[in-house]
Amino acid sequence: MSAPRRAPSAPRVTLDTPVTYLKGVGPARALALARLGVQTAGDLLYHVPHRYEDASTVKRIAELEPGMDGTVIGRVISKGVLPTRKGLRVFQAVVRDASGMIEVSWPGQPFLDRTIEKGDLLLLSGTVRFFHGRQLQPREFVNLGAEEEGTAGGRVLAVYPATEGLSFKQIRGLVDAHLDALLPQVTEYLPAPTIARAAVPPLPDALRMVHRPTSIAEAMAGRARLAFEELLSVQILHRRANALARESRHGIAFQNRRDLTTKLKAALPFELTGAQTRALREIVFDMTSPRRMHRLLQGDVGSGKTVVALFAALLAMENGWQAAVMAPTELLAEQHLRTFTKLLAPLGIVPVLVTGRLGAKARREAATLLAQPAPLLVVGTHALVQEATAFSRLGVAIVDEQHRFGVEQRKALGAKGESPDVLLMSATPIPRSLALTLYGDLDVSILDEKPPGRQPVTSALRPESSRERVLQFVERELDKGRQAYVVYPLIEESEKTDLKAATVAYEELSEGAFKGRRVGLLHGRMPGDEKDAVMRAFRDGALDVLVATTVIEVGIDVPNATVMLIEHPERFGLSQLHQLRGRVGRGGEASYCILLGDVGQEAAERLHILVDTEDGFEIARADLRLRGMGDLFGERQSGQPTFRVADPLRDEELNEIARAVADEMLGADPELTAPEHAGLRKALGSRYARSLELFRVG
Ligand SMILES: Nc1ncnc2c1ncn2[C@@H]1O[C@H](COP(=O)(O)OP(=O)(O)OP(=O)(O)O)[C@@H](O)[C@H]1O
Repeated sequence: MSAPRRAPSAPRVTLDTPVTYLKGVGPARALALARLGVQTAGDLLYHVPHRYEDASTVKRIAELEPGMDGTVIGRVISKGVLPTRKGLRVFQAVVRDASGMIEVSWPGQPFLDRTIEKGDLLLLSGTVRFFHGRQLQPREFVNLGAEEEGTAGGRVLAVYPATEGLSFKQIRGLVDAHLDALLPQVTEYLPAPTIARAAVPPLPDALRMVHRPTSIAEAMAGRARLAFEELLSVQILHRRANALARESRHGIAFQNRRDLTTKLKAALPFELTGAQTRALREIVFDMTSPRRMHRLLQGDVGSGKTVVALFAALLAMENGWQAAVMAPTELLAEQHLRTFTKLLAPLGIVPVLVTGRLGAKARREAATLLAQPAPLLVVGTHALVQEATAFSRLGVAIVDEQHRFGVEQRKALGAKGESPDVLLMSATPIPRSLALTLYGDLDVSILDEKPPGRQPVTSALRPESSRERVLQFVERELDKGRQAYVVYPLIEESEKTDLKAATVAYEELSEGAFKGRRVGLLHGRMPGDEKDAVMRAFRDGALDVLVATTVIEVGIDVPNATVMLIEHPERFGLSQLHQLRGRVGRGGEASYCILLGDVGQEAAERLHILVDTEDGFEIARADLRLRGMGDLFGERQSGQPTFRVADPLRDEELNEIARAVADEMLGADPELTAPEHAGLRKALGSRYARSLELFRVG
């Protein structure tokens, strides 16, 4: 497509031209573009297609047979929304190409009726099944709009990330209209040896390749270049931020007095694992240095993070400072309080609880304690960061399940007192290389070893036909006085349907298989304190079975629970399943994780990764490979850096090269002031500095 003809007086579009000056971009579209991070014409070049459809492999509609998987292009000749007997609404269309027509069906997506019009040309990929004739259920589709037939055939179709109010087609139109004018203005800014080392094409070529590829391979080569540049920038910015932070991050230099910590070690009913000892050594090193600690402690489920946190707290306290441990829920805060109270009893230390539930009097008492300049261990929820909670001498701030807090809350706790040391903890293990890329300004400690004597959890995937036997098995465990979890997935789109599934299951189970047992129900729509009450009842043994729709509190510790029964396991991510499984096998008893349901072959293969290993790091790695980063944490994390093109795990090799290049570059030219780095310096400032804010944690 050629550039639009311009009137002689029309200003030339440059890389810096705001999108609002582009033809066809009104205020609404400009807003939509801004949501995509596109503010200038140059940004548009960096708005890269997220996938490609190879239109040269398109089949003719007449060729499609039930059971076949394929891609077709057809025009919508009729459409409508139909209800089904199950109450689900289905959007259906009939599409036609020169060879024939086929019915296309999108169950549960009636809203498509608003975006797909009669006469639109659709590119559809999916599986054909037989339902009153051939029917295609698209896995993916692209609406090519009222385009001429044939324009999409025989070439690679770039599909752009779209947003509300701006379809991929409109974006493609914009890019197409300006690409020819903009590309000649782009110059390579990376040093030639760097490009050669990464084996990627130069920038102008790469941009052409991603927007107008002639083959999928070419598109991938162009993409690799942009991913590399992104990874390199992130590495450089991290290193710079680290270097600056190290210089400026003055903290408290605690002394390793070996007073309270030694007493705790002697009083512990167990020996620390090798991994715990290593992590502690790293923490003690940080805390005794005059530099402020900024460390992430990553532990696999049940690897014993809590006790490591306690040592850090005691180190601050034996130096006369206060320590705070912040947990994401009241329940977890209470759990920590109980653990700490028990472990610290021999030392004569009584920890204090600060949560939103405290009555006015208890709050005042806590506030008085906090205001005294005496050593103190405070455990709480985000109530800890509220203004009213004034620490007189906060020495170390520990944040459990750190990804469940927003950046602001994490920062706020770290901002209490005069630069306390900060320890963040996470139970979603990710590979070290990825952790370093994601959390560049944090040091990372890893607990990859379970305490000895833990019984492995026996895991199994069982088909529907075994339901009866599985339930009998659970029954036998309950007979032994143990407890069981039964978990249902939560689908965002239809919380209602979900709720029904769990409520129905709850009624069925409490009337049927578990009649006479005490069964509790927990779902996402319950108010927080009701949820806590149910969890408490289960923890205290007042319930035998807990039926839950939504995630059971990550981190909950009920050693008497020995069965985790998961329904529709295919709807969970592997890391999530691993977390759920981690809720059992916490006592000395043999424990079981049963995945129940008929799943497809692909899902079965995925689930077998979980059945076959208990190594959370291995599972996270597999999960990342299969589902990408966005899904790893179940929900999108606030403060997670978002890579536009790169995926640090899938692009591991490029990432390694980027790391090496960044090291060498900054080693030779720490401020990037050498002439050959001028272009890079400028690009970092304009293109990537904005995202740097996202990486900062404290
Ligand atoms: N070295 C050890 N030897 C034996 N038991 C230990 C050891 N360290 C911790 N534990 C015990 O292991 C259990 C799990 O510890 P903790 O709750 O800290 O795990 P976690 O890492 O927070 O796991 P999760 O994220 O699954 O909650 C606790 O009951 C704790 O007392």
